[in-house]
Amino acid sequence: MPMGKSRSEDLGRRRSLSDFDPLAAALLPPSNETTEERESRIKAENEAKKISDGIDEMLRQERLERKKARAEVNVLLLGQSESGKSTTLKQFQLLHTPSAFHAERIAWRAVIYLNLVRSVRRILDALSPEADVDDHDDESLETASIIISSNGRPPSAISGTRVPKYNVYKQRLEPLTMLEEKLTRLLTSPEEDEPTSWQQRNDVNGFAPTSNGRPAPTIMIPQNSSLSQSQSLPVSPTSYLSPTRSSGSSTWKGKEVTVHTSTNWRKAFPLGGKSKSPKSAHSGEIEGWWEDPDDPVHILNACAPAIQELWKDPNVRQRLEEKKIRLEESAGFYLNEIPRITAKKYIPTNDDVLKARLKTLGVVEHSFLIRSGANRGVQWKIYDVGGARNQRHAWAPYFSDVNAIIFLAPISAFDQMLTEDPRVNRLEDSLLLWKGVVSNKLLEKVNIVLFLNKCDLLQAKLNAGVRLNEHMVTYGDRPNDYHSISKYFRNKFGGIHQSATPNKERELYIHLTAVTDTRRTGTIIEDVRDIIIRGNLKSLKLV
Ligand SMILES: Nc1nc2c(ncn2[C@@H]2O[C@H](COP(=O)(O)OP(=O)(O)OP(=O)(O)O)[C@@H](O)[C@H]2O)c(=O)[nH]1
Ligand SMILES: [Mg+2]
Repeated sequence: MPMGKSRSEDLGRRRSLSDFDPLAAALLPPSNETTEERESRIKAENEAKKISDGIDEMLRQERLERKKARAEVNVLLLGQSESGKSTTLKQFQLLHTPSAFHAERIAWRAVIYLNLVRSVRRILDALSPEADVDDHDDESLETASIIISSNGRPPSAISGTRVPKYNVYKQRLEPLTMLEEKLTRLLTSPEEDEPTSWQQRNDVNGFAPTSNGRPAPTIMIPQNSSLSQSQSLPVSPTSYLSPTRSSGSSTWKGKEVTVHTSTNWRKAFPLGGKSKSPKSAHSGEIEGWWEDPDDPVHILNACAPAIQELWKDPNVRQRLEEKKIRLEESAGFYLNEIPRITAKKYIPTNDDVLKARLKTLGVVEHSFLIRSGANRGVQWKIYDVGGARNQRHAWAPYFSDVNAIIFLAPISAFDQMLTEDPRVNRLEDSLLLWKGVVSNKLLEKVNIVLFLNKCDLLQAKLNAGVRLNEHMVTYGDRPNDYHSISKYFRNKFGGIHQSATPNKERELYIHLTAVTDTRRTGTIIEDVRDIIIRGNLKSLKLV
């Protein structure tokens, strides 16, 4: 630009020479415009501008809402304890962040070991001669897998098969008692007396309330999802046991298998590679947990033949049947795979992780970027809640901005009682909870998807001859087969929704599920994803 000339002068000159715009010129007011003409023109222009601004604002709002719809979908997983919420979340992870899921598998070893050791102890407890006089003890109800006889007669009233080798088993499996205590301690935060959910938490006690009354959530998807198995050889969890923890506790035994904060179990079972470098020829460092003499695998491996004998002993099976204990149907069941699970270099498979049982405490947030079709990706926040009765108070603060709920009701639980309150039937509890959720005014605009879960266990139970009408008189004398019963539950839950919902327009989506089954659940999750996205757009009036 030549010196001494202003920029606007220059621009004006250039416009007049080369940027002559015939349209702009045509729109200019006539040079001989009268005052009235000018006033009426300006009035008309102002009105046109008002209309145009209105349209702009509408478009801006729409863009904003579109962006909002694209940016975030909040999904709450609800249902009673052991209904399968955390397992559903694992399936979401497996589908959307598979490498992270794989990288985490090794960390589940401690939980799986504890699940296995607890199954063994439950067998020994059931065989114990004292158990015959002590069967009403709450400990026998520690998980939902204990079947309460419908006639109210305690199972111990049935005269029992003796297990001649009981004392031999007890002696050979004695090391597992210490191991159970050790693993429980490892997986339990010092502030808790029972281990809980494996998800990462910021707070110490599970509730660090924020301004909206919610516990501060954390995202657990590991950042180091690039860790491959070969890079991530873990070391023994026991090397990480805090030396300051007390070694004596009277509360560990019989508590449900649960893990609380990342400060304990995930550190205790590091992904390896990070905490210790792989073995080098000269350093003498260990290559993996199997070389650490303190690792739990050695005790388990040594006890494996005795566990195997115990589980295969016909007298034991007979005794368990008499006591109506069906371990196969219980959470965290690994007794049919003892050699594989107790092998020194055992690495949990996807299915093992899906079967592992850890109780969730509080509410934990997980984020996924989910793409579907041409969609650029939607940020999903999935909230996994603790379903036990003393955990449900934490749900309500999440109701205000949730877009969808996946409610899980384990329909195989019709003959079981709540662990929290052995007087309450689990299915009754699920139905009441369901009614509470679908009738909630705050949730009237929320899309609801119902998973009638544990259908595989329902099928197994019916095959074993368990009758629904012995536990649910309203079923009457309808056929006791899977098809009729699943249809009955579908109608029952659907009917409650229909009569209790404050929003009669709301469509309810019901799926019969077995969320431990990856193939079936993958398809269902994709369906649910589309339903939720569609419902979300609809509620924003964008489609
Ligand atoms: N066989 C079978 N097992 C299931 C199914 N769904 C869940 N499980 C198992 O049941 C146990 C409990 O499942 P979770 O997902 O931990 O239950 P939850 O609803 O998160 O329970 P809380 O955290 O206590 O509220 C786990 O061991 C699961 O592997 C199913 O459909 N079939
Ligand atoms: Mg859970």
